Amino acid sequence: MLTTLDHTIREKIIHSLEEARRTNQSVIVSAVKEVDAINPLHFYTSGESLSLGERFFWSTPKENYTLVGLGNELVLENNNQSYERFQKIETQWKQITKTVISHERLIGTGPLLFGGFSFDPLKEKGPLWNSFSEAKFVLPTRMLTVKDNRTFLTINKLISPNDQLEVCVKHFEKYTEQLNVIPFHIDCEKGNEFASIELKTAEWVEAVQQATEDIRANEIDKVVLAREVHLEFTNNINSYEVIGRLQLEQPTSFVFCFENGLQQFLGATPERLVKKEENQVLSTCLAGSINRGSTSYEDKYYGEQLLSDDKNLHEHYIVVKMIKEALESCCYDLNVPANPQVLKTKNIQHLYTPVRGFAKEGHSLLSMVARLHPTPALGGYPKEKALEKIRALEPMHRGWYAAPIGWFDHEDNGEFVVAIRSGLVEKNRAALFAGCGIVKDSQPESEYLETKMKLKPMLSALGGKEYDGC
Ligand SMILES: C=C(O[C@@H]1C=C(C(=O)O)C=C[C@H]1O)C(=O)O
Repeated sequence: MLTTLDHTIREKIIHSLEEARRTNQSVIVSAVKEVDAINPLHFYTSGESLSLGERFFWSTPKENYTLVGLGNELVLENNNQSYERFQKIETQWKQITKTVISHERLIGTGPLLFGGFSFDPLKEKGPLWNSFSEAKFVLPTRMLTVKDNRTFLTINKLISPNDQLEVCVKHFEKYTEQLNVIPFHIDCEKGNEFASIELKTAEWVEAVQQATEDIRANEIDKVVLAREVHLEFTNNINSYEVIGRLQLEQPTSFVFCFENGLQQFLGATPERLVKKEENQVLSTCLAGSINRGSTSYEDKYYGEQLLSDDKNLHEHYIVVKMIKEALESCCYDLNVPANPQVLKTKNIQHLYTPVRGFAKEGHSLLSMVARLHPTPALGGYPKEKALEKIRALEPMHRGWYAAPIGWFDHEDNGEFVVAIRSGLVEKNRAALFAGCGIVKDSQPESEYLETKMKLKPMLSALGGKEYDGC
């Protein structure tokens, strides 16, 4: 059962405790209130004392919408393989939010789950991703939502049949009082030099060569191959500084961070997988890349080149075709523009096609995530064959890289992005990932340069300045 803060919280807790005891099932009580503006990064950092290891950060392009979670009030996770991992999260969440007394509230406030999935549960795990489950979602104890210049605080509590009324009341009092976030200066300019770097280049180039041969032999149409770069910095990496820089430097991307104990998985991705608000659905096809120009003339020229380049258009159309097919069965009035546009991020330009539609009855956001992931922008085409190729050829474990990350609520609103332009950080170490679509005309050298370009946003955010090395 879910409640919001328009009756006194004590009354709601009494009611929820009765409900929990009657049904012998835990109940979520969620209090939402509008508060004075707070810098979301300050809120994130203020969680260091009580919620270190259990924080998340999410902001949409141009910071239109920001969510910051502190503390794990509830964790839903599983290591199921393939589709079951999506379904299981949804089933558990539905079970716990079965009885809902919901009042008018803004989407993105109140009880919601934030988390993600692994790219491929069938690939054997490496040590880097050991503590990441195949699916992990958290209900935050405290959450800040900033939307349309309004700021809301949500406090969640999972009330069990044996809980004591006064303890529950104190939970809400404590976290409301602790809202006094102390503003501080975040030095987004501060540098952090890296002391060592491991590139893993040769194996990757070989894998690309092999993949092109397989494509030319008609085994498969497209496969996306990624590589990883390992860096060791002189100082520990502060996730809030990296988030701050990503927001400054990548205003047209989604900035995300999922803290999992000592590790933070974070990045700035331009790629939305799927968004659902009530029954409106929006997905985006993003594939085909070129660099930014150094003058506006050159930049425009590159953009135009991209729009007429056969190799990139082919790569892109494979993605559009698959997303269209995947959404056709669960959406009506699907709108797929005939031609792509150019989407510019700070370092790269991409071919981009938005796909819009309306969810048919009974098709949930997570069912669409399961259906779409991985699109040929990150896997390849046909899907299963591409996954097999990636397992066989790619010299790394993707973990949560290139997989869906995002949030959803009890009314099935939410948004998932594809976790690219990302890295896994722990103390003074970072592993960064970048890949590109391989088709029959791919050249290993230019694909390698493309991955270099895709590593730039994270490298720059980690080091506070642009590196050219990787
Ligand atoms: C695989 C990545 O990016 C994907 C591949 C692209 C391409 O091959 O052109 C473009 C955007 C993304 O869909 C990455 O950034 O690591």
